[in-house]
Amino acid sequence: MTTIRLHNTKSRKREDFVPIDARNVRMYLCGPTVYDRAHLGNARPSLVFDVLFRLLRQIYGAKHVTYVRNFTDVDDKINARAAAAGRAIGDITAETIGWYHADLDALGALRPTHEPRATQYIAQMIAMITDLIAKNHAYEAEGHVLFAVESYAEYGALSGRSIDDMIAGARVEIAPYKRNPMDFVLWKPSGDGVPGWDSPWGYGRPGWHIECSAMAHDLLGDSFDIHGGGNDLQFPHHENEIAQSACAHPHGEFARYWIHNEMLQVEGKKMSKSLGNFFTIRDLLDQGIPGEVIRLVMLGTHYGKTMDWTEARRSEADLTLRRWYGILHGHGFGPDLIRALKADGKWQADAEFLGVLANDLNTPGAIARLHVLAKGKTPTALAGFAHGLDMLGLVRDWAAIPLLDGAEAGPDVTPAVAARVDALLAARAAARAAKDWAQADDVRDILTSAGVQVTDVGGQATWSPGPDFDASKLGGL
Ligand SMILES: Nc1ncnc2c1ncn2[C@@H]1O[C@H](COP(=O)(O)OP(=O)(O)OP(=O)(O)O)[C@@H](O)[C@H]1O
Ligand SMILES: [Zn+2]
Repeated sequence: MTTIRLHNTKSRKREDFVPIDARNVRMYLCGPTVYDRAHLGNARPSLVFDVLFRLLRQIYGAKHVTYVRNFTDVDDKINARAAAAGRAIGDITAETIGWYHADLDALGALRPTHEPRATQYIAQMIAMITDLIAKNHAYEAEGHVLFAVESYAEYGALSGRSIDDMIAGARVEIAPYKRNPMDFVLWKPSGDGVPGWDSPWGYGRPGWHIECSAMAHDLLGDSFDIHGGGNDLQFPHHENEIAQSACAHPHGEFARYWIHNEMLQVEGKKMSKSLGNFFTIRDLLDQGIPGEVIRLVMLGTHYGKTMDWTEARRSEADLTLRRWYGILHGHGFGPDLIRALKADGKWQADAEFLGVLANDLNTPGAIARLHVLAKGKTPTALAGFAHGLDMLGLVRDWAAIPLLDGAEAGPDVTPAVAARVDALLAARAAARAAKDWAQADDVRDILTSAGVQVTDVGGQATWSPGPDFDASKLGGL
């Protein structure tokens, strides 16, 4: 069985992924606050988790993976939007959820197993807050309930900061009723025209952080495997989720692996609604850019690195897809055949492709591997794509795509070149086994000078042509 390795923010290390229960692998992703169309940055965590979801399903079986992504449908930004538009809050949230589904469907993201809405879990939030007060981790003050950060010794462990550092570095809301400036709101009072629910602390509404803790607990239990989101959520949101959940359920572990994606940027700055430097997924789709092109661009950078959307990347992804479709078409694969094969579950992921992807979701490495398969004109192996990154199934009208025959773009890897690289890697492995380090270094130098990128996956070397790939430097051809 392929072992997945993940960079765990909690340990700051890449670790082997070992599920708590291989028959029920569980993960939670913080979903959108629903008051506006998702921008392209917002798509990134959902696409990264889609790849992880598909990989887990491939390895553990589709029935054995539970993926929860919530909708935050109670929030002051939603109230403000509804008030400004003179519309009902429920209309705004329902419309935005519909948009989110349509946009992410167009990008080929599978729907999660559960998509809880915060407003449907108010009872669980009230129960959790009551429990936190009873255990002296929270207190009531002036109609608010606050979490007492000093009651949890490990507060700050995820982001590696002390409470004093946080106070110095964060824009914390100073309020007279807080015992410590870092104490955060679990419940707050609601006035007229703002959504609210009856509670032991009066009519009010939950704070944002408690929503995720309560929904994750209800659907995934005291301990589950993976929790994620953009790295802008690491502090304070995830730090606060951990504090609430660890204190309410001290015998559980909450989440074992924390995965954070880096930001999609515009000219060096995070794409965000508040900076106004954003464009939506729908803007791109409306410009006629196919969802699978957007998907390929987004997966072309490892999730742990910042990235930009550029026109050059768009056109390169477009060319790549047309070339791959051209190769499949040339071998008699059509959209119906692809769909039928997928439905039968007959597509076998190429083991090397899966190995690269399992190495901390190395999507650029997996894409490079597909370039090799495409150049080798091995359509059945190329179809391994469907399991890991799944885009081919998105095509609606194949006949309308101007197909390329495979010669126009991409690194120059012929079967003979691939065989030569494989032979060099075998020679390097043999030299290492014989402790002939000089020979092993010589072979490595040849590979480096030819621009071959070698990755070791579970002791097994895999390779892909790097950006400066030059087959003529490989010798022996
Ligand atoms: N530029 C970005 N790149 C990658 N992920 C992002 C980016 N902006 C937001 N996210 C992620 O999108 C998800 C949804 O977040 P949410 O709906 O709360 O966005 P938001 O905070 O309203 O957006 P913004 O930050 O633009 O105001 C979160 O996991 C968040 O980390
Ligand atoms: Zn959350």
